Amino acid sequence: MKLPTAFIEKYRQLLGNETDAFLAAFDQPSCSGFRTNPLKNGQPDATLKTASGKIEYVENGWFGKVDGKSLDHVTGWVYSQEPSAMYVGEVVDPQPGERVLDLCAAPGGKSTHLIAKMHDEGLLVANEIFRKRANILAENLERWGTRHAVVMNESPADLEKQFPQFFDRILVDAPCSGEGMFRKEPAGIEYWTPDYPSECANRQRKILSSAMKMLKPGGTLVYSTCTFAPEEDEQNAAWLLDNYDLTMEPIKKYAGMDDGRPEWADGNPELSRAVRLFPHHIQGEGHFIAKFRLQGGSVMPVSAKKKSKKKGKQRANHNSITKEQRTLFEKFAAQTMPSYQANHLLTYGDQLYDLPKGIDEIAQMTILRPGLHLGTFKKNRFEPALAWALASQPTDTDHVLSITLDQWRQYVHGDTLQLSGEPGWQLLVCQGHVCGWGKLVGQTLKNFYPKGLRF
Ligand SMILES: C[S@@+](CC[C@H](N)C(=O)[O-])C[C@H]1O[C@@H](n2cnc3c(N)ncnc32)[C@H](O)[C@@H]1O
Repeated sequence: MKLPTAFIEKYRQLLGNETDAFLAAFDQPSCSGFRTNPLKNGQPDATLKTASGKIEYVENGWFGKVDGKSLDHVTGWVYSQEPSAMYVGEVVDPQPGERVLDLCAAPGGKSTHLIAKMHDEGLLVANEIFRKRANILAENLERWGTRHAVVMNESPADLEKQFPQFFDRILVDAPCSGEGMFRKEPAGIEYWTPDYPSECANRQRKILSSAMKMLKPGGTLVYSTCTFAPEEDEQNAAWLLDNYDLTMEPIKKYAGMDDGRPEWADGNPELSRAVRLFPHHIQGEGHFIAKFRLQGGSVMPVSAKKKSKKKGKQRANHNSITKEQRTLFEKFAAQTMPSYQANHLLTYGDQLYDLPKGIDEIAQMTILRPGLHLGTFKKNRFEPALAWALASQPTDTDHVLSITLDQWRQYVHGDTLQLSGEPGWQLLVCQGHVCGWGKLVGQTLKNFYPKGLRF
């Protein structure tokens, strides 16, 4: 791989006699991995069969590739993620019931990991500043099958006003110079200049200052990058320690993981508590992870704040569910999903969502996914959403139709299937994987797989 001369010289200065091994790693193939989804009701056997080994430091992590058109992927039983990036979720270590913020979340590798570790209990706010990327994040979380994740599309500066001292844990997986991604996406090298890491570091500090305003005293902040640049890594960790009442938490280091390098910043020995994953020491693309705890005792829980309306930015309008809508929904739920316990039903236009607990005042935020998307109100009827199917287990209803893998392929292609069963709405299950909704009329299963997702 052709790396910039200034890049090579910089790392020669920093790494000394390790430099040749470090540079040689850029000529090795990039490393792939995936995580299995503990929120689903089984193991993705077909994908697991192709795995080349277990990742020691990630509970559900494996080396190997995911087929993007496979049943396992399309129904959210696996998430493709580069192995060193998976250690971030393990370090955040969120617990069921906590309030967790993933501030720079798209496309959702860490968010899917965090909500799985939370057993889908509590509240995950997954935020992404760019709308297109936020849409992909919402899609990935829907496939993963979660009820307790909210997807937002805000800048960190706007979000901080909304959630003062609100979160138990915050992850800032920052936009960075991406030196650890050069192998996978060599086009990234084009952006690199000797000044680029410092420019990124400035932007990261702004994001971190917003994050700090949203962290509860006693809460933890994890800061991670996929770059090797000390300006963005140890030097930003040192900046956090200098400017906030933070201490660094030790991080368990598995074989092949390195300590942070205090001498690459201000020499503060605490910085060695951070972890570096270098591609010449571990099978992965490369990451830097540091974990901090905000000092201070416990505080009264704070509720999310109402924000004054902003000029010039269109905010989605949510409403309480009307009496007629509630009747339609309850009729559907009683017939098809009787065990479903809604938390806080609200509508965006004709779309029905179930908002998780802990985030009641959302009127002025740009929310793409206010919790679980339950369905759409049509004229005098309710149509359930794919997201609801993907967040359900086959045991949640008696209205289950089993389909074969061939029938599943026809289903995701948008075809009508010939099947027999009870008339009405049916949850479709293929090899144990809940894969969507269909409506049986006579022996014809009407296909409700969303048109935009068909393939
Ligand atoms: C390293 S990526 C996040 C990857 C993600 N956590 C995952 O695991 O899939 C950083 C994200 O930060 C977003 N970003 C870019 N500029 C930003 C800014 N000024 N403030 C907040 N986020 C920003 C990018 O769009 C990108 O999605």
